Amino acid sequence: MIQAKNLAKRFGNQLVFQNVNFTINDGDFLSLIGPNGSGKTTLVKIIMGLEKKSGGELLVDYKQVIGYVPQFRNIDIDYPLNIEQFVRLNLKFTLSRKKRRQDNELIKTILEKTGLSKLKDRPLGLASGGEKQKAYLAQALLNEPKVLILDESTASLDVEVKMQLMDLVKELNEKENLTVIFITHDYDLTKKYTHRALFFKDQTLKEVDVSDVSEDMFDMGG
Ligand SMILES: Nc1ncnc2c1ncn2[C@@H]1O[C@H](COP(=O)(O)OP(=O)(O)OP(=O)(O)O)[C@@H](O)[C@H]1O
Repeated sequence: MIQAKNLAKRFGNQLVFQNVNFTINDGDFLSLIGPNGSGKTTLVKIIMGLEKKSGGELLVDYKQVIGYVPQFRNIDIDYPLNIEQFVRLNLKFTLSRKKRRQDNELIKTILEKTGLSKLKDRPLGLASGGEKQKAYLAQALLNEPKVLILDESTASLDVEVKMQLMDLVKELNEKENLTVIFITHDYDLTKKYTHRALFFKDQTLKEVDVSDVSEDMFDMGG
């Protein structure tokens, strides 16, 4: 569970948000929406402990692992790692044989879960946009998170590929009770996949019923 009470954030004199109150329960599939610059990334950074709050309270069990899938960035064609090596980057280096065997099993399971088993030897730089995004997801799943934050991870991918990725996340949400926080500017994906929506407006955050989410909430400038 993640709970905010009167949470506020300022950068110097700039107020980003205030009076933010919410409870995110285990297994929620939640969208975080609002115009550019309204504070979505800042809020998740606070949740991940990467940014300080300016006021209020945030209750997060930091023992629960949070996985983060960043905004999609293309990777250079001569990036030196293949898909499996890239996913492995999140593992702690160990000399213990037992731990290495366990790690290999874990990698295998995660590559299977994300549909990357057959592609594991493909250089990441040559993978398609969707495959790269799956590799980011696989890397985030490596530490067996209880909460997964997708930061507009599906932007700049085509519709079919976006849906594939979201279907995968939905499966993890349903089967493993993974909590999902999806930062998005995508109306259709919000409607199709998320069960709750938190909307940034007028420097605060409000819960809206997903059935009441409208396209104008995604106007980039607000
Ligand atoms: N480290 C920082 N120092 C100063 N201002 C910052 C910093 N990080 C973010 N901001 C400002 O805080 C506001 C919120 O930014 P944030 O990135 O959280 O918005 P967002 O809702 O994620 O936007 P977008 O939809 O464009 O990704 C913006 O005005 C941004 O310029």
